[in-house]
Amino acid sequence: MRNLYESVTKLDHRCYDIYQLPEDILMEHAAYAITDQIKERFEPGAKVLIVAGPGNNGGDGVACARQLLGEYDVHLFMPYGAKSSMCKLQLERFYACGGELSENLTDADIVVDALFGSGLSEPLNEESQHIITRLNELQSFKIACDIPSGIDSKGNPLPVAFVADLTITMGAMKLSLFMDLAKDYVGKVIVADLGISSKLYESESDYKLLEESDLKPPYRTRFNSNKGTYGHLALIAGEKEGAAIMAALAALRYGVGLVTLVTCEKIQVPYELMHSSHLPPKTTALAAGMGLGMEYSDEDLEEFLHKDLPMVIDADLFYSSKIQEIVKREKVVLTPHPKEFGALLRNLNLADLSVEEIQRDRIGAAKIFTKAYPEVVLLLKGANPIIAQGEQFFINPLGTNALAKGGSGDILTGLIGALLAQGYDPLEAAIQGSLAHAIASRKVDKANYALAPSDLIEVIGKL
Ligand SMILES: NC(=O)C1=CN([C@@H]2O[C@H](COP(=O)(O)OP(=O)(O)OC[C@H]3O[C@@H](n4cnc5c(N)ncnc54)[C@H](OP(=O)(O)O)[C@@H]3O)[C@@H](O)[C@H]2O)[C@@H](O)CC1
Ligand SMILES: [K+]
Repeated sequence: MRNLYESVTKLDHRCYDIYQLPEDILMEHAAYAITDQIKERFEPGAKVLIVAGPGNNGGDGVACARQLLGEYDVHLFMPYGAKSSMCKLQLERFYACGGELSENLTDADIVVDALFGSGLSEPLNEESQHIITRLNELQSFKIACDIPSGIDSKGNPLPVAFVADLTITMGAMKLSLFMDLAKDYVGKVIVADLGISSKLYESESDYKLLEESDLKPPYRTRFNSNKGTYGHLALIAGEKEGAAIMAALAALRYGVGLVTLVTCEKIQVPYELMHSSHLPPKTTALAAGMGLGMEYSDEDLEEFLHKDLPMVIDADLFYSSKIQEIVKREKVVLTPHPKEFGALLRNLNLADLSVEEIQRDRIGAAKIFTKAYPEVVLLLKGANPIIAQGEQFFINPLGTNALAKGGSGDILTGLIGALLAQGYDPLEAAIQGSLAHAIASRKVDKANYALAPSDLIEVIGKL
């Protein structure tokens, strides 16, 4: 797990004030992190186009150009000249080392985008949009300095942005790089240390980035155990019972001892699942909402939901008035996608946001809910799901586009339900369920368009 920051300005100031490391030293390290990647990936003589803006992001780019001079074929393009004092100083050094500015954008083996970083303050003008569009058309290896130019502090392209293969972000990971709308722009993201280890540079943060090493599958350690040791998950199956069946199969695969589908009508279920019209007395957790439809009256639901069990709630229940009671309980995980989250916020009279508004500020939208219901765990689905409780936010960047398919969400509900039933705390169940889901999608040995829910369930057994 790594810290994420909305802004690193405070961290930079700690460097100047406490560690006596001036901007110049930080910038030299920032630039060297880019130089280092170029040297690692390309032989001397390769052609490098560096597009540098007028501020300190541009300063990083100009310093990198100077570091490469003499060894690489360097082309430095500065459409707005140098404005910040550090950028001007770097340009003087570049000239002093014999560098010359390029008049035009040119094709190259490597493109470094150092046009705008954290100082992007307004939508890009036409000229900047034109430059970025032109850079995106080049068939080069593309490196973004700190943040792909055009991505704002909430992770939105304004309205276009540089599409990087690699983003080298300075000092620490930024939240904006892991928002859904930034996912198609950042490429691989690595952090550059700025002359000091991340342990000293970083301070505590409420925002965390999940990593593959955070996954802890529910491996069994007790030898003297029976199915009851591993919990009993009940899933409420509704109109579209296939959704609950997929969730149930995923839950069974992820370690829960017993799984029961609770249904109004007798339905055909796979032989490994149990089936009942009532909530089994020894249920240790509940999953409800997926495929529920209109089959149940509020009284029916009351019978299933009245017990104070740990529960994971999905899909149709976000539109039901029942949710107003559920969010007042403890040990609840909600897993809406953005459209359902909009409905949930409206249902709870918290906000009236469109899907676009939620996606443009996912953290802000999640905060509206977590401030009102700080005990409930929210998993806001998306390209990079956000898991939030109270003031803590976790982002899972590991999912792939293979998961964009009907049934994926039901499997996630099943995984979280399985962990709740096995006694995981709701926040840990949501984090671990989301990690297992995302990592499994990477391990399915199929083209990314071909993943079926059954593939995912299969791989979940091999994490
Ligand atoms: N602090 C440190 O210690 C370290 C900082 N580092 C680096 O500094 C970067 C931040 O630098 P920064 O604050 O100078 O901002 P930056 O992104 O260069 O942009 C500002 C310039 O762009 C302009 N501009 C803005 N929007 C615009 C628009 N839409 N269209 C056109 N112009 C626009 C804006 O103009 P102005 O608003 O002033 O008129 C100003 O001239 C950070 O991302 C990292 O790379 C590293 O070296 C590590 C150490
Ligand atoms: K940039």
